[in-house]
Amino acid sequence: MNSADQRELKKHVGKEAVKHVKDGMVLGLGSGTTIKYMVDALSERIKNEGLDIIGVPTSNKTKRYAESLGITTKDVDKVDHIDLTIDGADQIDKNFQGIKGGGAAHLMEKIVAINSDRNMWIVDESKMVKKLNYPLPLEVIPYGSGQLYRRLNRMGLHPKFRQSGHGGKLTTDSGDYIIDLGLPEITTPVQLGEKLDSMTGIVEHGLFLNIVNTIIVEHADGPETIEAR
Ligand SMILES: O=C[C@H](O)[C@H](O)[C@H](O)COP(=O)(O)O
Repeated sequence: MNSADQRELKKHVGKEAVKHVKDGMVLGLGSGTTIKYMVDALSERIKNEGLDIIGVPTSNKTKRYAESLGITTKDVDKVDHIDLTIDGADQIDKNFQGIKGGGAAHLMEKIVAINSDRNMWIVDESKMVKKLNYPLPLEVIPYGSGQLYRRLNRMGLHPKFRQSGHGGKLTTDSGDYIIDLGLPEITTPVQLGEKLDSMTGIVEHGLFLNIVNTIIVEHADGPETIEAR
């Protein structure tokens, strides 16, 4: 799929997702390019229908963008519940396990996701795969990250520090680094997730396991809604 086609699918699925938004909702707002289109469509609905929506952003970028369109936002700690979170994903396998964090936002995204009553992912069809093989992001504490990198390397996990566009290591909204694991295929995501959870210095990995409830996949001929759980 070329990038112009993918952009169109992302735009369509963003519009499709906001049909599920109801007046009065506290809505988790994911991060990434697909979510930017969703936020555009959401602001249109808010303006046209006068909906009362509070957005809980999962990155500084999403917060700035949503507010620039007049959407009210609140920090995750300032709401007592989140009805629904709509987010993108980098890949989803046949068991609806996902990888997120291609945009370095997976730590905040996971915090918002686990505090949400329901989670919806919106993706173009290229992201649905049999087995996960997208570089797996780890958000890591800068202190000791060189040692952690060497440990991951010795474990054969093909680590690579993510670089920023301006040279040097990329830092997340929380001031951490990202190490991507270039695994050829993730055959046992649950076991890998548990292993990574147990390693000191890793704040959060990008495996989102048993989290999503609904997936909207955009195909060239229209959207497909899958109830995952
Ligand atoms: O860190 C970024 C997020 O997990 C995104 O939701 C994910 O990378 C998908 O992004 P996009 O919609 O830009 O492909």
